[in-house]
Amino acid sequence: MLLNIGIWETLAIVASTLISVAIYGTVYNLYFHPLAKFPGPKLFAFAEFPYVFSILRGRVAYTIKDLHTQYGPIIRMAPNELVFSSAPALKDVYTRQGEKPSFPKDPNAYTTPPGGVHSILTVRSDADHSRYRRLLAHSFSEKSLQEQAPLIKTYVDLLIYRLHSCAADGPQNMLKWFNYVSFDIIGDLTLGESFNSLQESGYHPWVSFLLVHFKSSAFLAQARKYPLFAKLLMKFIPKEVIQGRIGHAKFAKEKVLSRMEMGTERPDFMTGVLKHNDKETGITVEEIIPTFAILIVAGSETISTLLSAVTFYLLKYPSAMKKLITEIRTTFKTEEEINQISVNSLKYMLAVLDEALRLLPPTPRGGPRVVPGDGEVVDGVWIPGGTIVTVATYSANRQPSNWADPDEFVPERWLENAPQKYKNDNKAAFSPFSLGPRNCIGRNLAYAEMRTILARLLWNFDLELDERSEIRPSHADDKLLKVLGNFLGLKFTGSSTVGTCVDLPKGFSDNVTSGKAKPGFRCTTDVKCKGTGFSFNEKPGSEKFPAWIDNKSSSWKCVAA
Ligand code: HEM
Repeated sequence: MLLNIGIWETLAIVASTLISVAIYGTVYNLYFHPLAKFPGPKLFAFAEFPYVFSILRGRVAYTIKDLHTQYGPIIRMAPNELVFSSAPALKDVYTRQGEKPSFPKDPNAYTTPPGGVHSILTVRSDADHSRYRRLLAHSFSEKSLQEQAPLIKTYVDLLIYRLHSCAADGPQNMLKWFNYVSFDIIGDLTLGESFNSLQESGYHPWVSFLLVHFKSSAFLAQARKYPLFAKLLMKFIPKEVIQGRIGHAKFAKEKVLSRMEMGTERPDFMTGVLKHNDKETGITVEEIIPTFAILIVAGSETISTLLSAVTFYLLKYPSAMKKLITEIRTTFKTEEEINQISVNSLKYMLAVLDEALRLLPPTPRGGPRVVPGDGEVVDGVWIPGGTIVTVATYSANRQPSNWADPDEFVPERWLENAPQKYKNDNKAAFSPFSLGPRNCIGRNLAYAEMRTILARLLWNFDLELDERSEIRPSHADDKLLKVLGNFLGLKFTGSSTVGTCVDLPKGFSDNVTSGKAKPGFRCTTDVKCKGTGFSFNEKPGSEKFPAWIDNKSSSWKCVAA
């Protein structure tokens, strides 16, 4: 009987079945789905694509914030997805509550890395995650942080030196400079070598890959939501996005393996891992590779985004800038005094950074999790098992229910003697580094880097905002800021030489002759460079002796003329 049906009848049956399924799905999602009672725009409740579209456009943080303001602290962003903005939700979703199971990461959002082995960020089970985290914790201890300080200083010195040399060239894109320094630091800490971005004033090809890689992760996460159409959707993913993802994985593997061969002499992340790894309880080489690849992504662009944000806000709020500059320039007598430990005494600086993290958190969307088992209570409401739940960082940080003047930059709210108006701010709603066992392992390192870079920047320069500057929630480029190259004569030049004299790095002496170095630069003897190393390309024969060289970094080059 079936065999007698013609092509048109078959098509009609298929079409009417599809339409019925679509109507049924729409009606079910809107009226009978277990999440039907939660508020939000109908369009978002009936299908995934409006949320997906918003994510791919990079607008999702704004959209969620606006929807929370309109509908309240819980919104339905997709048929099976809720997004929260309250402090209790943060605790419920991200921290482990006694014997209760934790909320696992949403596998669609945390895609398996290209090599097929999980990194610390994507690994599914709590037991496996603890294995990764325990081992990696050695590289992020207070002791390791202190050991890493000279290496970090090398790059901050270089950043300042480079900014001085280009300050007279007109407006600088500060996001780029912050990317250069943060990628150079993370390259050295993770792979044992710098990306040389500061020296070359440009991105290493791999860093360009990485910037594309962020997009590829977003695309893939969304394509996975439609398993039936995944292959078709992949065709819409730009070629460079796929290539970026593959390039990232390949380069990471090569570099991580060659760093492993260097052993345990360098004060970087790998030393901690190699020293403490154990066959039974540790992690395999296959697991180290994607984890170190993630460290590069997680520990670079986050910092540069925040530094860009804080610079922008300080320039938009001159009274805050003035207070911070005064704090920095009166706490320290010389630039040499500014280091990873001494910057901890800058109370207003910490308030400024936290306020920038509130207004422009580098991971604005928050991490999606799955409600375990039959269901759990989140923010006082029963949520069925299998629902995807997220606390949106950017939105939580800007809700009037959590903060007074939520969109204003008010560092004072973080001070002990905060003005009365801000005393009721709900600081428990603030979690730019997330909470619980899967929170940011690099939090202390991030604060150390951001404090040191900002203190050194504002010690050396007065800044002015370029009229083309604009800011977007994250992963933005083109935040153009002017760096005015004021040497702050009083503190940076003068008759006394700043800093202690140390030995020249081996090899450098081949390229220098005795001469007179300018004040402000440290050296064994007075020296004059006759080489054409990076810094001297611009000013051959310059008497300036870059301060960063005395840190004995292996990453600088000084080539004979
Ligand atoms: C301002 C700077 C930073 C911010 C705002 C930030 C924020 C975050 C957030 C929100 C998470 C949780 C992600 C999730 O649940 O999906 C996270 C995780 C992580 N971050 Fe950071 N991060 C920063 C800097 C760093 C640095 C400097 C490093 C290391 C060099 C780092 C390494 C990591 C790692 C490895 C994880 C995964 C931890 C785990 O799953 O156990 N982050 N970060």
